[in-house]
Amino acid sequence: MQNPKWSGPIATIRERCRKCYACVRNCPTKAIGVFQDAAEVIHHRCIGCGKCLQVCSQNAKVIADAIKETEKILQGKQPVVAVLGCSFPAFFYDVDPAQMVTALRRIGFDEVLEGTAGVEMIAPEYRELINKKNDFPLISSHCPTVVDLIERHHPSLLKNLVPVVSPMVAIGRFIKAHRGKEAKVVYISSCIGGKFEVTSESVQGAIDSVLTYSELNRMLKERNIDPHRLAKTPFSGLPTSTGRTFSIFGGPFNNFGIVNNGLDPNFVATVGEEASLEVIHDLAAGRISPQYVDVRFCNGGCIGGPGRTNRLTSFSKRNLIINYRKQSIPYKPSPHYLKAPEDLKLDRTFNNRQHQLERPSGDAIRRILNETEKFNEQDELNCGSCGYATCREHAVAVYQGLADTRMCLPFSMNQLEEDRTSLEQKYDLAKRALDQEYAGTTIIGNDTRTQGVLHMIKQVGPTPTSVLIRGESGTGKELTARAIHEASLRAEKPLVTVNCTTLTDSLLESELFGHKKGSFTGAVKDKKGLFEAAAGGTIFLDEIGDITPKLQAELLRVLDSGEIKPVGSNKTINVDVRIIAATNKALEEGIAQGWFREDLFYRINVFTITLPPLRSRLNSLQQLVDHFLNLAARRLNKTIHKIDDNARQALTCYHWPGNIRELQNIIERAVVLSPDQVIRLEQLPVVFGELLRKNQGATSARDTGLRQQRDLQAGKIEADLLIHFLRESAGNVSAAARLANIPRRTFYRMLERQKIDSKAYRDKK
Ligand SMILES: Nc1ncnc2c1ncn2[C@@H]1O[C@H](COP(=O)(O)OP(=O)(O)OP(=O)(O)O)[C@@H](O)[C@H]1O
Repeated sequence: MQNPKWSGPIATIRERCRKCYACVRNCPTKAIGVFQDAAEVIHHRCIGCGKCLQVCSQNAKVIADAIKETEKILQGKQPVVAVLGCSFPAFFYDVDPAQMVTALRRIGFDEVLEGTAGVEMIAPEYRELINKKNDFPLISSHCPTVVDLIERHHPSLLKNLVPVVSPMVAIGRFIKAHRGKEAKVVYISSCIGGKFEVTSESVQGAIDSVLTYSELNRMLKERNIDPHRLAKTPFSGLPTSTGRTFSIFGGPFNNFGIVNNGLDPNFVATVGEEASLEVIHDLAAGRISPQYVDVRFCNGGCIGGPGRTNRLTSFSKRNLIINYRKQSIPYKPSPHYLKAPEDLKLDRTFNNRQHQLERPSGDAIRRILNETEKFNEQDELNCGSCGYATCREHAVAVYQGLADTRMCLPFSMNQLEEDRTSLEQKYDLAKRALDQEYAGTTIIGNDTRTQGVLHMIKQVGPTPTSVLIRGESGTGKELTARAIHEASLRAEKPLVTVNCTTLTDSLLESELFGHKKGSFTGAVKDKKGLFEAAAGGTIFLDEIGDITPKLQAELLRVLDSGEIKPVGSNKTINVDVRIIAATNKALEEGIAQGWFREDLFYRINVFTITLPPLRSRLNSLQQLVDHFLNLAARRLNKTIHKIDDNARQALTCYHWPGNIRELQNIIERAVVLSPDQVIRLEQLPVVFGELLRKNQGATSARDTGLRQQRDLQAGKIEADLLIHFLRESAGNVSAAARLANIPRRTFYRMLERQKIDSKAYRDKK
């Protein structure tokens, strides 16, 4: 087991906590704090109801193990007495009680008593106090969780608690009164509240260790003791009767002599968390004032304790207890229990253990709500995902150090989204920077159109004029923007690139112009915009055709005034920035259709450079191929000497629609795939091989005689068929040969003859 952190009987294994906050949500006294990302029990608020143990799917909450301490007691010289709690027949129902006695004796206990005897000891005290008719309601104190609830959270009801010990403490005191203080008592039940109870000063010393039924089972297992196979041994205490039904609903009334058909408001009995909390709240508020209230926190009474071993329903457990009542159980009381002790005291006191946490002021709550992006009532979703019923309760818990702002799911999701967007932006910038580092700003191309572009860059570069770069995707718009910046007098200052398509309208506005803290959801601090970051340099607005009319108006204002206004601020800031914009959209159509402002268009369209698509500069293809080959080799740290003639020729057979990045990517892929220092046809996508073959076929048909033409066509048909079979068998040569109905070796030979690489067809079926 990983490190449980013990501060009380329930501990947390921090490593297992997955931050679902089920324990925070379900803890009736909000005794769970989230510290450094793990939900832990705050002992001084905990009432030991065990709810957190039940709801934690990761078993991150564990009960303090009493096995070690019990083993230590058993190894000592003193006699050790085991007491089986009143609910045991509902948990060990398939074992004869007398066999359980033998099993416990095998473990090393000297005597085994029934906890029921404790009930019968306290019953007369309860009867007397209840019949006294006090002028305030009496609240039962036999459930340790209820005592803790009152001591830690409702101290105004301390005086109402019946000042009598629980059956567990009563029998502990009884045993010690008869056997001497040195005797040790181990109490076994499904109640983990008992583990808390024994540490309380006013009952200390009665019980030396509290085991749960699960722990007892583990001890039996470790010793290979199977109670079913054992002989029967009688209990050593005094025979019991009425106390046997104490653990179920109605049991205490029966024992305390209260007869109530449910209609007498003077006597109230409840079991279960919800009813217990309700009745305590009503009593604390003075809404009800019965004569006696019997409260037990667990569902169904003591048979519903969290330290249980089986999953029977409360009803079937109730039945088992009722049947046990009538069962004849063997007793052979030890002689020391037959004499009445003189000093058996069953009274106890209660203490105020409330730790008042400071309540935050309204301002402090608002501040915390703002931190989690709640600026008005609509923002307070009260979704409960943090474990608190309302956002305000969560804010109070944050103030009191019990909770963390990150527990708010909508806030955390927003933060993540913001971080993702900002990381994407950073990644984009870093990638572009990397690309620049490798690509430089060299614009390659000896064709007339590229030369024309270079000439324009040279002319406009050194001027302050705004430039609009137009062209299809991947035709070098950004490259051109960099070249203009480098040819300008601002080359030493930053060039800031903004991809207008990746950001939402409001984010783009704040990215460009910055924002003030609190100006919108997520603006947790002041932020400088990209315009300020580009001060003295150039800002490149890529895909300007994608910005909304609102931002177009803002941009126009900046271009006209040279001033920016951060979102949420009423002050303007002067910026000296040159604007270069790019688009692959027909902005004129945008003006006609109303999605692009005409005035902005004319403001940015002072000087336009239109980039030709690759198909219009095929004269520069080989030059670009060499350039990209060098870049890729450098980037991938590979030595590539050349691209062979077949591959080079195949590249010219493609129609290259427009995007230069397509060529660049194909070359980079080939460099990755190349096993040696040469790029061959096999390293190009399959289509290039086919194009080359078609092209060569056409050329051959023109240049050769009939016989050669026939051979060429036959070869082409053979190649097409081989490719067909390879495709059908996803590149698996044996399967392709089978499909073609020829031997595998022959298929291989044909592939070799046709220079076809079977690997290229893998998974391309
Ligand atoms: N003439 C050229 N010489 C060298 N490299 C070029 C040339 N044109 C484009 N490239 C390269 O092609 C790739 C795409 O260019 P760039 O990113 O500038 O195009 P773009 O038009 O801005 O693309 P998009 O429309 O997708 O934003 C880059 O790696 C760039 O270096």
